[in-house]
Amino acid sequence: MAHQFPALTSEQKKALSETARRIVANGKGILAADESVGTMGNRLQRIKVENTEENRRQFRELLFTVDSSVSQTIGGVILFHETLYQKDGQGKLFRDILKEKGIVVGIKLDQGVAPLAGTNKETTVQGLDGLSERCAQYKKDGADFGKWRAVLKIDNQCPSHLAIQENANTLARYASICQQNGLVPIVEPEVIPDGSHDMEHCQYVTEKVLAAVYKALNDHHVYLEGTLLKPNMVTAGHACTKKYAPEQVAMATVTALHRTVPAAVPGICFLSGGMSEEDATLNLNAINLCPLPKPWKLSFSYGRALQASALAAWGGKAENKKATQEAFMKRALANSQAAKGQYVHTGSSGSASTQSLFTASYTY
Ligand SMILES: O=P(O)(O)OC[C@@]1(O)O[C@H](CO)[C@@H](O)[C@@H]1O
Repeated sequence: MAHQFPALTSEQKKALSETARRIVANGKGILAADESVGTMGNRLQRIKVENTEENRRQFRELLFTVDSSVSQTIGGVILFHETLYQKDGQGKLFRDILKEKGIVVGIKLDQGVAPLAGTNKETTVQGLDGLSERCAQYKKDGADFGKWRAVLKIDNQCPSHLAIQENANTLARYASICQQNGLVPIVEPEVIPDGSHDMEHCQYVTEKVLAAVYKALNDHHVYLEGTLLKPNMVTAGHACTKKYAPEQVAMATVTALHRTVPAAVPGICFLSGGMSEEDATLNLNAINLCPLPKPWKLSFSYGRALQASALAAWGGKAENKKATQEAFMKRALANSQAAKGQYVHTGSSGSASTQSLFTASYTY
């Protein structure tokens, strides 16, 4: 069956696949600094800093103005709408600061979740209305990739067939709209770690979810070479009493990906999902050392696991600039090494890096 109505020109495909590859080249990953105002409020509350636009701007200025050597470890930064238009203390747009470092600018495109009636509190994602116009504007304003996070949970009757299908289809529709507007879509179907299920159950569910996502992406004629996947690692639920070593997490995760994600996808950038900074790095390292075929780059798109020690070091005080930036650079370098399977745990991690960053029902 020939494809009579091509979705993208060869020039559009080339640009999308080059951007996707650039983001994950040579052990680079993504800094997910796209927390919505509410989510950022939770982060700031932990360090007793008020959730004002200026405080959010100040913290992000510290992350984006680190030494330009950061571009050897970070290939892309995801921004929230507000941040795309914010400037540093000298009046320079954050997005220009990032681009000058050779970092690709991304934008959060989903608008949070809404309930799926008749399910056990499952959700779909909002934001498709007007998405094409928003993508076109963001592209003009310097963004080259987008992010859309769907949330699936493991619980009694969950994830339901409806939640899996609805979220897969919505992710595919978003991905198609992104590509039509020249943005590489990051496809994020997160199976959240709430619950007491074991790792094997998480693997079963993750495989079902990813299989549905790739069927939907194919149905929507999404060009896989111009996409990135942002999945959860396969782990036990947060309340599971059985503990698993990074090598076990790695084997379960790569097995699930190997069974469901086409080799055409250039990169898989994991979310950190409430793991401590150190666990997120150790697991990523083990994933890259896993002795199974790995046709994609396996890297990171961490929010909490790249920012927790930096936030703790900052504490809302300008005089902590150096410590904040050092803490961030340390995690960026560790994760970049892990993305190449070269991270060596020295045992000298600060206390913030080993603390669990789990938040119950982390839906938005
Ligand atoms: O799980 P993490 O690594 O902290 O964050 C993953 C993430 O998708 O979830 C957050 C909430 O939408 C985003 O800020 C971030 O991009």
